[in-house]
Amino acid sequence: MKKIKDIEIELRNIKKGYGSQSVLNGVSLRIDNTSFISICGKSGSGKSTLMNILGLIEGYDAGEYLFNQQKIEPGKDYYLLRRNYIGFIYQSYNLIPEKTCYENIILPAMYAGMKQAEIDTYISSIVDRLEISHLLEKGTFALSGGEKQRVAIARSLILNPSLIVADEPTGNLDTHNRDAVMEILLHEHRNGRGIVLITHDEAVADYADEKIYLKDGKLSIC
Ligand SMILES: Nc1ncnc2c1ncn2[C@@H]1O[C@H](COP(=O)(O)OP(=O)(O)OP(=O)(O)O)[C@@H](O)[C@H]1O
Repeated sequence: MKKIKDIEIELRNIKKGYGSQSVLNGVSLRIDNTSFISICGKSGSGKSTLMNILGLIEGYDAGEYLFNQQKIEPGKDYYLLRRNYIGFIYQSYNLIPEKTCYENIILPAMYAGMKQAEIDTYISSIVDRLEISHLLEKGTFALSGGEKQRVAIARSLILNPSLIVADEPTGNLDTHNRDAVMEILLHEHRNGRGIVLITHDEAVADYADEKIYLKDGKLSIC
């Protein structure tokens, strides 16, 4: 396995709104690649907004974002940091149906300009771990929900992220597949990756070392 790079992310008093609506109203949080955190909160409380800020997809209006103790501003640094350190998993998998599982998994690596030989060496250890080697040449439309999510997890791992950000990763799965996905994430966590996930499911939240609740634009510990 490739070495996983250490990272530390600190949000300080982050505020974010849309138009006149305030969504995050002073969120502070520190995580690193040894963290496993779950975030819960009512629908519309701002969980995805927080994840998108944390995952360097979205900017913020006020506050500070420190990446490895360096303050970074929304904008130009985001793409490279995101690519080099963060993997994403979504409830709806976000796979491209016209492509095979293999093509979906390697997409971020292709964009990042990774050499084919390196991709092929690295992908084999990932797909073995996730038990999806037999699916590589299949189209993703033919897969079950659990298989789709394992392919999506493989895609999230292809650039060897230090942090996995997962937005309701088990939301569409039955309990058997939910538990399988959580065991995979737990395994990746034990290998040295940080995990931050949004969930409504107590059983999923229980996998985390720390449970955080978002309400009225602020975080509290559950
Ligand atoms: N791009 C956007 N433009 C305008 N409003 C937005 C945008 N993104 C989110 N919002 C609003 O911000 C609020 C928080 O949304 P967010 O998706 O972060 O909540 P959530 O807690 O993840 O909700 P859910 O559990 O339903 O997915 C909502 O009222 C939403 O309508």
